[in-house]
Amino acid sequence: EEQEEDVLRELRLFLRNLTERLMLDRRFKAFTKPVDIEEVPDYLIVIQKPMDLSTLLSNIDEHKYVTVNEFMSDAYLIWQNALEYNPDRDPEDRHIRHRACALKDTMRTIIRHELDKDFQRVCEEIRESR
Ligand SMILES: COC(=O)N1C[C@@H]2C[C@@H]3O[C@]2(Cc2nccnc23)C1
Repeated sequence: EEQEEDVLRELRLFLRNLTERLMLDRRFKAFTKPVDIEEVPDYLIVIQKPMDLSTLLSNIDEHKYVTVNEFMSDAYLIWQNALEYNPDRDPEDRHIRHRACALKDTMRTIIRHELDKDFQRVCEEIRESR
């Protein structure tokens, strides 16, 4: 009902604000747009489910996420994909893995500090009711 749409609207505002803050962080520049398949032709052979911060934003606007956990499942793909595609000991791989870990930890910490637990539970109850 209307109150549920008010809750989901507030969830979208929180997730947009979180995602936009991450996009502004220079450490996370490699994660702001999809990996360029022209530049990296084998990327889609190695990575089944590409994800990036601009795609998360589009998903939010398309009302894809009813709970924070659904958003985090997609957001985790950014971190998992970076570890999977860049596994080697060379400095470039180590840099992007380090930044992917920082992205994941930053996201988890912002959510833990800034999203009310009762609010998350209401979102989960809406998901279970649909
Ligand atoms: C999230 O970003 C990534 O996983 N990657 C992996 C690719 C390998 C390396 O860095 C990336 C883009 C790129 N383009 C040209 C030449 N080499 C590269 C970004």
